[in-house]
Amino acid sequence: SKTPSNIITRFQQYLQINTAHPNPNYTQSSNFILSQAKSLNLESQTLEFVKGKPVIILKWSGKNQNLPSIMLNSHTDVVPAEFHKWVHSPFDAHIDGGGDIYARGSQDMKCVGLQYLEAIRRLKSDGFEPVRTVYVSFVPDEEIGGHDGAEKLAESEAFKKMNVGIVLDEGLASPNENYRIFYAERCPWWLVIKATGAPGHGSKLYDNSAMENLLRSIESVRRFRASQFDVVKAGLKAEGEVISVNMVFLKAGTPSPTGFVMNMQPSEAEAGFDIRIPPNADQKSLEERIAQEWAPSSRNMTFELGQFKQKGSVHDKFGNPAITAADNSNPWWSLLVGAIKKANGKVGKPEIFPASTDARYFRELGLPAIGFSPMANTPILLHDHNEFLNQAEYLRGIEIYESIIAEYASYVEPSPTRDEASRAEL
Ligand code: MET
Ligand SMILES: [Zn+2]
Ligand SMILES: [Zn+2]
Repeated sequence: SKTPSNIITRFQQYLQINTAHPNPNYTQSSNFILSQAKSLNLESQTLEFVKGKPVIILKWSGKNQNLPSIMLNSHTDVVPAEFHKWVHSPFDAHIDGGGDIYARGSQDMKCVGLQYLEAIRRLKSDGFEPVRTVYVSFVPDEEIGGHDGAEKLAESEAFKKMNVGIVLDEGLASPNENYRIFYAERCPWWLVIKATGAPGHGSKLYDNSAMENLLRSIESVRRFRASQFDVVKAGLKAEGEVISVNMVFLKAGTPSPTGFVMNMQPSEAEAGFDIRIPPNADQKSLEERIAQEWAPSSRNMTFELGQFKQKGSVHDKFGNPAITAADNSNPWWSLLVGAIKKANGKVGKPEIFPASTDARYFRELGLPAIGFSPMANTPILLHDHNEFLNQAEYLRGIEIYESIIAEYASYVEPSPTRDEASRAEL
């Protein structure tokens, strides 16, 4: 089981399990993960905070149970794929002549989940014994908000008992040779704006139709979007440092058996936007902008901020979301960078993750959480057609995690210097 071909076969097996929304096959993914745990001699626990949504926790016990543990997190679900638009079917995990493995989840993030396990397999066969306990968590539903997965785990008694001191979660592929490391992420808002207006004959020009009301809002959103995008285009800020707004659906019209009624102006129209807000942005003023400019009641508009507002977990505090220190003040940061370099990997500047991950639920507890997926020299294809990861890059990532897990699991806080100790006494 040490040869690359077995390693790649196991990766393919995991990728071939269709865990795409809206009907992820969590039974099959759980069975697969539990069988891997068994072959690795890891303790396992399956938590079902919500029926049919298994959170799997694997445990590699450390010699010192008093030290805070390490949690290596990944999500088991993937976003849907349009099968006929892929060159290789998204759940075949086909490997082409150049070693590229095509599959939904190859980058986001089944690679990471299994790389953790392969790294542990190697460390175990090398006789490595962890000082700190290492947990490997596999959570459901990240792609639909994580409410029945990581959010419930973070709130649970079971998690408290794990005494976690550091969480690793997903990052992004890097098109160049530098691995990317993320210390924070943007906060997601899923906004739906709705316009109502007088219906009327398709030929009539009049003010305040639902469509006109909605279009004026869309124009306003687009101006804001352009202003943010310009800052990125000018090279003044990174993608994760501005507010992104993208329209993701439009819903309007009076349906007919052949499509839509063409000579009626409808009385309702809706648009949906994916918005991502950097940690230091003023959430309050954005909500005011939405209420005053994008969905003003004076133009018969209403808006909803979706599941995040209702669940109250991320959005309605109006505080700045928690971030993890990305410098030497955080030993986990230095250890990670050091471990990657030790394994001959290169590291880019600390970044804000432009999308969102389950790491936010752990950061909100005050825990350090770092986003990292070891994929260098790889185009960024998450949520895209033809998502792939090269097998050599996958194997390289296992070496990187071997180095990281070895450093993390061996880390014992240095005893204070005499100076520090005396200062503590004062
Ligand atoms: C908004 S919940 C997170 C889902 C997914 N990871 C995304 O960033 O879109
Ligand atoms: Zn994703
Ligand atoms: Zn992901």
